[in-house]
Amino acid sequence: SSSPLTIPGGTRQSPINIQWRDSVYDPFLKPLKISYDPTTCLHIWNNGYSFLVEFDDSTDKSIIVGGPLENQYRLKQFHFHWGAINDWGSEHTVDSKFYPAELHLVHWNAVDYPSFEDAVMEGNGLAVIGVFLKLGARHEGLQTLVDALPAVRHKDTVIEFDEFDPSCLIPSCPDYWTYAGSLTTPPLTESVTWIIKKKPIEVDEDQLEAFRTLLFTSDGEEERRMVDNFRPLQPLMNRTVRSSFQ
Ligand SMILES: NS(=O)(=O)c1ccc(C(=O)NCc2cccc(F)c2F)cc1
Ligand SMILES: [Zn+2]
Repeated sequence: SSSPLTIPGGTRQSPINIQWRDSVYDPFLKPLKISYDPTTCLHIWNNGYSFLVEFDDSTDKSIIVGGPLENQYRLKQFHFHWGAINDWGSEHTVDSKFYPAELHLVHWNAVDYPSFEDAVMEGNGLAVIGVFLKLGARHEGLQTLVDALPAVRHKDTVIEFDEFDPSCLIPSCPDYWTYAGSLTTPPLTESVTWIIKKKPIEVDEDQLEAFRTLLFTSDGEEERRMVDNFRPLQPLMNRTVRSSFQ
């Protein structure tokens, strides 16, 4: 489309709708292996777009390997996208269905590239695990994050956050879809291997409402609630979504 949110000449933009029946089972896809070290967790900050939990990515202590990936990727941060109400909020959709929120765990290829900033510019530079959040039971692992959110209510606020293992936010079901895509916020670089978990995690209404108490704005500015921080769906173009399951 000609909207400014599509970069000129972009052929692999994200997010996309995942049409379940059009995805192609690939028997050569491996199980995704996730090994995170909770001591690499650094802090939570509100960057004016989402809230991010950042990790020390100076070593290979927190990595993913396998799945569609050629080598291992280092965890740098995770963040969420959500809506003002539960009817929408996720970036990806499944058969045109929105979830109320979506978690992104962002990893970079430290085997081939010297820094995250370099990897962001390369076609195989990043791997992002996407996990859908659906309304249901309270998620105890998420609650430790939710309890910290009042401290990062305003843009550019940060608090120390340690000993958190984000694998508690990833469903144990191994099934995923994967496709070649991009960052969903500027610079929208086409450097992401997306790994979208088929099964959502359940969170309760209070936990989703806690996300919606965050602000896009800095302290002292007129308050604007941080909601609907998801990018519109992008054209699939000449891409196939593969599934790890039949
Ligand atoms: N929603 S998502 O998972 O697709 C996504 C993941 C990471 C980033 C990011 O790191 N942006 C900052 C950024 C961008 C380019 C270069 C950088 F060094 C950098 F920090 C943006 C979007
Ligand atoms: Zn994201």
